[in-house]
Amino acid sequence: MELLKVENVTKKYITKKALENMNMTIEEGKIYGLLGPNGSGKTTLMKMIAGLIQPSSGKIEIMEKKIGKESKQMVSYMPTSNHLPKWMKIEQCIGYYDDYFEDFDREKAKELIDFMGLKENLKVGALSTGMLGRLKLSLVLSRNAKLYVLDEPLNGIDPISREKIMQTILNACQEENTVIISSHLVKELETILDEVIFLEKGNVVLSGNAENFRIEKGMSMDELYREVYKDA
Ligand SMILES: Nc1ncnc2c1ncn2[C@@H]1O[C@H](COP(=O)(O)OP(=O)(O)OP(=O)(O)O)[C@@H](O)[C@H]1O
Repeated sequence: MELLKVENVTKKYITKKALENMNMTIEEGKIYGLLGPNGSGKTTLMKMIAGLIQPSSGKIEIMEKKIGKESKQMVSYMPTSNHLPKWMKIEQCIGYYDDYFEDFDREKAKELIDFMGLKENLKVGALSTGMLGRLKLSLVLSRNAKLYVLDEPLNGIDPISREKIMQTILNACQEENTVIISSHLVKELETILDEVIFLEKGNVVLSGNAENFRIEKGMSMDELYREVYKDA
């Protein structure tokens, strides 16, 4: 079933066009890789899906609803930046999310935080980049959301933690949930992606089922990425 529809979306910043007449659809129950080089428009698209910025033209719908109050309740978004106050302890971050989001599962958050090797009495300001990434992801995946939108969740994370993160993302994606992950780290993500969407200069240059690409083109997603962007 179709979950998300992007129709003729253009986003102009004052000095730059970040997306140009983009069209795409996302189906329920799959893990999507939103892939592309720096500046291809991944973050811009994700922020629009989360309802943080507006398209200059075109429309985005989630479950046939325009981006707004209802769609925001369906989307759990993890930004690349740190949105958690540095003075808070992890246990306070759990409370903060619990207060803020009706669909937040406190027990799930505690389990995930423990699984990620974090202690609840640690302060956000004392966490390394990798630890902070693991905390942000644990909180975002503890919402019972329809769509998880994760902007570069593997950035700054060591290889062992990456595996844990991918396992957690995989567990989060059940039949009724969908995950969109942006990344340059295609090799690491390869095993969990059902679908791939390649962006270039604000538009989709190639998209489809990862397994079909492997069979039809005889390439891994990492090789396909290199092929798509060889002239970029
Ligand atoms: N607030 C802004 N003001 C002006 N231009 C912007 C702004 N945000 C993004 N851009 C521009 O829009 C284009 C798309 O940026 P975006 O951050 O969406 O790309 P990205 O694919 O996420 O890149 P990266 O992989 O480096 O994070 C880039 O050319 C960028 O410079």
